[in-house]
Amino acid sequence: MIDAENITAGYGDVEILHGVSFSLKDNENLSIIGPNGCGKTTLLRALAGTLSFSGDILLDGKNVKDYKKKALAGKISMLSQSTQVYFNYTVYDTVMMGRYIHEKDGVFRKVSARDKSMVQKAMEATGIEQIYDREVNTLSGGQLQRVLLAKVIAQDPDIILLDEPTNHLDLSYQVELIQFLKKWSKRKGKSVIGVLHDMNLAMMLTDRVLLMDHGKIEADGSCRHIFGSDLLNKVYHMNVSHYMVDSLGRWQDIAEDKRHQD
Ligand SMILES: Nc1ncnc2c1ncn2[C@@H]1O[C@H](COP(=O)(O)OP(=O)(O)OP(=O)(O)O)[C@@H](O)[C@H]1O
Repeated sequence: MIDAENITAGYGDVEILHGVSFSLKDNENLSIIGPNGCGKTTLLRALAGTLSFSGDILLDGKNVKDYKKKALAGKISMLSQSTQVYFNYTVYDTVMMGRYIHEKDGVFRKVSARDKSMVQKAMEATGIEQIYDREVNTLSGGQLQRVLLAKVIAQDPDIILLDEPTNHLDLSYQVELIQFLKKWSKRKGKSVIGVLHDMNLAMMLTDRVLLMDHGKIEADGSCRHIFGSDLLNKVYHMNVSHYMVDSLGRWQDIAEDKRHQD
């Protein structure tokens, strides 16, 4: 369970998040949407403990600032937008790195049967078992995203933070990925918080959405409520609902962008 209370964070002297608060129950998923630069990634970084902030973030009742690094990594893990890697391990070894946080006494513990099984399952789930021996810096952007996702899944955290996980992924795999994560979280009783620009994918992941704007939460509620209101138009400065696909997959009439009308 997450309880985030009055989170303020930024870079240097520039404040990006201005007092963000929200809660997430166990087994609940959350989509975060909002315009470029509104602070979605910054919020994920604060949650993951990689960016300092003021305010409180409680994970299962304990402040993230009081977790040891490894213990926090067992609770929450982030799959970032970046598909750059600064090392050249094989796919298998990269996914295995997700298991290192479960070591007790240091880096060179023997790999257990459970580690191997978790890595194998994560590679199968993400469809990368055929390329297990490839070096990661020879992979395409989409393949690399799958490998990094497999690493996070092998890590088996309680909460996965996905920062636009669909970058570099083709359409069928985007849908497959979100459906996989939804099943994964339900089956394992875990949570996924996904920053998703595509509102259809946001709806596919969960019914609850956090709409951010200018470092604040503009709305926190059901997709039906938020997508059916004028809030999106206000935040994105355009007639968003006219660009959305309806439940039968038909495109709505495309209306003039309000910015061009003005
Ligand atoms: N490392 C950094 N140093 C300085 N400023 C940063 C840094 N990372 C992000 N910012 C700035 O913080 C603001 C919020 O960025 P953030 O990445 O959180 O937005 P976002 O909502 O995730 O955007 P996007 O949808 O484009 O990914 C932006 O103005 C960005 O330029």
